[in-house]
Amino acid sequence: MLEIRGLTSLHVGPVDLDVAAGTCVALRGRSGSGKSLLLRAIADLDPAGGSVALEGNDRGSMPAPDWRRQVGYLPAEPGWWADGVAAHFGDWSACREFAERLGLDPEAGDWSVARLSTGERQRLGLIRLLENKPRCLLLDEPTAALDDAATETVERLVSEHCAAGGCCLFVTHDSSQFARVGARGFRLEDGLLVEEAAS
Ligand SMILES: Nc1ncnc2c1ncn2[C@@H]1O[C@H](COP(=O)(O)OP(=O)(O)OP(=O)(O)O)[C@@H](O)[C@H]1O
Repeated sequence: MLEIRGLTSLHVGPVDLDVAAGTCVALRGRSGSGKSLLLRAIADLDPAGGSVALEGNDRGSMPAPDWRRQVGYLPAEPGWWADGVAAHFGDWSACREFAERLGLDPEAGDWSVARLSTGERQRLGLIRLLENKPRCLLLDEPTAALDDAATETVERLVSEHCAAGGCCLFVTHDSSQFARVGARGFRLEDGLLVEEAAS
């Protein structure tokens, strides 16, 4: 589904990786090993060499916003550009169900961004990503600020996404989560992927 060939970017690569439809790949590595840079290179957010294709469509063959909608990147600290929460969503009312599942107040759309806790920002960032219905999720420590219940829901949302034919790259520092979420697991070492034992 996602085919990465000879991907090179700042401090990363060359990386070759196939992520099959329905599969979540877990990724870990020491702080500063390049995990975020790898996800950003796949998402076409930084200049990169090599090729990345989704379902046979090379990213060079489509406008960058289309690629980024289909290959959706969730940074460890999602960015905000407006004062109100709802302004960051196409249709907040359509996101209320996700909000409730993730333990957020469904009225959070009416809130200001300034009042959000770190965990609220993280969950709202994920909902914002899912609203675009990406085929591939690139999640950078998506549960680092979450409690156990919200973490479990995030993991369930990822498995539902994969069961529906999508795929995911999931960065985590948590060893048990690494084993839980990934059908395959890799360690990033000096910018290169090293496959670890399957969970
Ligand atoms: N724009 C940049 N210019 C120069 N170096 C950078 C730039 N962005 C990141 N780096 C460096 O690249 C290295 C990898 O960064 P990256 O954010 O990918 O690490 P990471 O593996 O995600 O770490 P962590 O687990 O701490 O989030 C770091 O040493 C970082 O300082």
